[in-house]
Amino acid sequence: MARINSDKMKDFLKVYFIAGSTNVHGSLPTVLQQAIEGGISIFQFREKGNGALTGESKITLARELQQLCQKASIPFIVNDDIDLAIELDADGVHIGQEDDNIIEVRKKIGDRILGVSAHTLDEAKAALASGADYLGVGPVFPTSSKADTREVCGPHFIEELRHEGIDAPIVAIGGINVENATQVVHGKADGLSVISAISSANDPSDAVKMLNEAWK
Ligand SMILES: Nc1nc(C(F)(F)F)ncc1COP(=O)(O)OP(=O)(O)O
Ligand SMILES: [Mg+2]
Repeated sequence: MARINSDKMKDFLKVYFIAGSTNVHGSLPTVLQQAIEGGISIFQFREKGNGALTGESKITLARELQQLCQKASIPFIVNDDIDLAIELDADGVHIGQEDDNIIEVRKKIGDRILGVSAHTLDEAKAALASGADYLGVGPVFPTSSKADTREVCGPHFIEELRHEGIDAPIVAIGGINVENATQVVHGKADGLSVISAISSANDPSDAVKMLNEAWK
């Protein structure tokens, strides 16, 4: 298997759902299936925070979510937990600046998809030079889904990265919802990622359809 090409990665980033069991009131597999029916293009399993599952229950849930993604032919990405990603043969992983070393992770995962969080031009350049297939850039708006975020950079920051010659796949993250999604699209991101805009929606499928409208 070779590394994913940039255009295919950009297509996969369009509407990127990120969630773990603590982000939903009911069943995450049910919410994920609804999000898939609404048209998400990629999913990240991010099991973190108070009450997050561990051990066998985390693995069992991850397998169930991975199967839903496989049936829908969308990438299943694991956040932070490289060993879990390899155990499941996930499609890829996402790591941040405070997580494992990018070069070490690239060695461990082979040609699987590697996403890296970047908050500055230097972090973006270093991540790409170390083997990242896409960048998660943000938070573009204030967010309540992650307590320890860096300062809000605004949707224009991605455009600044483009002006600096970063044409690699970039997905915006942080406080994105159906109301502000078009700002992200106009800000030259290749995709938008959300947690609560889908996980807390009354109708997750409908929420995804509205997020997809931003790309029309
Ligand atoms: N999980 C993420 N996914 C993305 C993605 F690009 F996929 F949208 N971008 C950024 C993050 C944040 O990653 P990180 O900085 O390690 O924090 P945490 O591990 O708490 O999520
Ligand atoms: Mg992380």
